[in-house]
Amino acid sequence: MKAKKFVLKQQFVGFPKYSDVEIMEEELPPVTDGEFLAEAVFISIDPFIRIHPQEVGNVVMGQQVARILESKSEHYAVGNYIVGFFGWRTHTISTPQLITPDHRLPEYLIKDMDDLPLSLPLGILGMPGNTAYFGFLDICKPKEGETVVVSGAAGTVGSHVGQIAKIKGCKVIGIVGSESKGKWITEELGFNYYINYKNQNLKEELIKCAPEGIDCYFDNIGGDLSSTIISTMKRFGRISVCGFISQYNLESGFDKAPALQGYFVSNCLQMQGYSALLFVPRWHEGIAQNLKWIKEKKLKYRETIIEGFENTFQAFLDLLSGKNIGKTIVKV
Ligand SMILES: NC(=O)C1=CN([C@@H]2O[C@H](COP(=O)(O)OP(=O)(O)OC[C@H]3O[C@@H](n4cnc5c(N)ncnc54)[C@H](OP(=O)(O)O)[C@@H]3O)[C@@H](O)[C@H]2O)C=CC1
Ligand SMILES: CCCCC/C=C/C=O
Repeated sequence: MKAKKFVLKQQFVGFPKYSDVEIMEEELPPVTDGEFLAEAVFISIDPFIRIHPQEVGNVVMGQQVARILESKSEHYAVGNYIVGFFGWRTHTISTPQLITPDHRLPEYLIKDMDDLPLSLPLGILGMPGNTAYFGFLDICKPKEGETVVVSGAAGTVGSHVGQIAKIKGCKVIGIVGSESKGKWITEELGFNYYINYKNQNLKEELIKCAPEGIDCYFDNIGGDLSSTIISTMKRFGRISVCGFISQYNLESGFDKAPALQGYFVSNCLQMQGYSALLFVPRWHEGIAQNLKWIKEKKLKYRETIIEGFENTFQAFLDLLSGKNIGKTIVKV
């Protein structure tokens, strides 16, 4: 069996380039006792791939949904589907990870999907879904009637957080980079307002949409946009720092604190960052709740599906350019 894989040729510096990666072929050895061979069906494209440490020469990291083609493991049968942290590769020989170490994302067989798409365990029913569920509820602790701002609001995590905020009875303002994204989150997902940060004055619009001030800010974006939002927060506001994608392609690094200490002191704000890995012990609780909301039609999702393994890197570039709506997936 020959596998194709994207190998990191050099570290990403600035906006990633085609010359940073190379597609290679690898002849896989026979499957031995305890192992299985899996074929990628969907590959997940995520912003963390840009900033998480990776070694040159390794397969580019990432999750996939794969089908078991051959198995010498009692835990995994041929035809089963698995969520695996196998990277950008078409075929993988692996061993079951029944206990996932805390430094990587869980690997598990997919069950109870009914007629839902098998790509969802990479999005709303997987890592991004749990990032939204735990990162918003545990850190922002939203209360009914409060005002919530979500940046990156038409992305995988942001579109999900806004809908949870609506389920919890909050007023929700989504920050987006296009009119079509804004229409989607307000007309279809039920956000109360959208602000297009590319062609509107963010501060003025925030004051119009939320003259009462903001209680919770779910931050996917960072940078100046977040500084403006934080400066309009109310006393005892809570900020969940999920990501800072606006800074990921900077060549200068990202270790400066914004000069917002005055707002933190005068408004007694709380800000907490986290990684989805923090919630690995509660992983299936998050998936079960998100699945329940989907079945109750309280939670909607959208996917940007790119066909063909060879287009995986282009899908990554498109995500970093904000061309995606909802979850970006490569259909192998
Ligand atoms: N802490 C954790 O464990 C996790 C963190 N994350 C982080 O959450 C964030 C969202 O992830 P996810 O939803 O999967 O990503 P998506 O790619 O689905 O969405 C990201 C959105 O960010 C917006 N965006 C991109 N660049 C910029 C920019 N320069 N300025 C403002 N907006 C921008 C894009 O929309 P637009 O057109 O509106 O600009 C895009 O829709 C990322 O920062 C990611 O790293 C994700 C998963 C886990
Ligand atoms: C390597 C696993 C990363 C898990 C989630 C972190 C996402 C940050 O954007």
